[in-house]
Amino acid sequence: MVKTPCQMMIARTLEELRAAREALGPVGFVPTMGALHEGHLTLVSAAKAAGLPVAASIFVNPTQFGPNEDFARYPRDEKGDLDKLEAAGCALIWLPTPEIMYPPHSATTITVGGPALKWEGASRPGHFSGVATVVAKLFGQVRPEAAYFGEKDWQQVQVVSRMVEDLALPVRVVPVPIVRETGGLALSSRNRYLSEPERKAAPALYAALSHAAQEIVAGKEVAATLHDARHSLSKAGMVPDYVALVHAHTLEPLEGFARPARLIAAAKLGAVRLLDNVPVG
Ligand SMILES: Nc1ncnc2c1ncn2[C@@H]1O[C@H](COP(=O)(O)OP(=O)(O)OP(=O)(O)O)[C@@H](O)[C@H]1O
Ligand SMILES: CC(C)(CO)[C@@H](O)C(=O)[O-]
Ligand code: BAL
Repeated sequence: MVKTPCQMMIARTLEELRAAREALGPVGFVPTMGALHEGHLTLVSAAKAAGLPVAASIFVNPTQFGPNEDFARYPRDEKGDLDKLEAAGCALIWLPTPEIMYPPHSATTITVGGPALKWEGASRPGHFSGVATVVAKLFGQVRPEAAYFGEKDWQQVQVVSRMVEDLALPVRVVPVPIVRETGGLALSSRNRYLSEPERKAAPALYAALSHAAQEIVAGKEVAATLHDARHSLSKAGMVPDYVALVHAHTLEPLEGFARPARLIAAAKLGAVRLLDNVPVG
């Protein structure tokens, strides 16, 4: 195992991880796919604020990517990521290989229903099964007290929370608010694929959702509001996938405003699939 001058431990094998975990005691955990930005670092800050040493993982999980998605070209920057995690005060970094996560004899995957079925689940078949399976394995390996997930992936937080409750996993799931650029664009590793004109257009997603949330709270009809939001995304040059008012935890669509509600959306801008959501009321 490697110890950096600030004593951040880097584990690349299960044996190294086990030794590091024994040395640390209870930890807060931040699972990531790397290419880190301030959104990820806010998860580390939230975990640190809870007073436990922070473990983070970097693993670009193949099973959550569809066959035509960007697994091969997903941004990877291990050195840059380790520097950022060390500066953020992480105690342990878990860097498993695909062979560790998915040995040839492995034969178990997690099937997810409920909040996983619609929206991202419908547009990316198999995605949430891949997420749930890798997150369950990471929880089993790292055995954290608490795990921190960004609200940017709102549906993911609900899917993981449901899994933790359904399987009685001994971990607390902590959602962390979205970090945005000044114009409102939610930070995302894939934003680096946006061209300059696309970057200028991208804040229209958050603007449309924020406007729609206000209109719904003010009593405007939901269907008309969602229609208008899709229209503004199209006008900004995006191809909307879905814009929906949903129950914040079950992700079931709501025809009228009822708490707890969330407005969620995904839209393609050039080659990039943008994801965002806002609270309603
Ligand atoms: N802007 C953000 N604010 C808060 N949390 C975030 C933000 N961006 C990512 N996260 C969270 O960081 C964790 C790791 O996400 P991931 O490594 O997939 O990064 P990402 O930026 O979401 O990348 P992608 O481009 O794949 O969506 C997830 O819990 C995710 O929700
Ligand atoms: C939770 C996660 C690290 C599982 O691969 C991933 O879905 C992500 O980065 O949001
Ligand atoms: N943060 C979400 C990971 C994914 O898009 O696969």
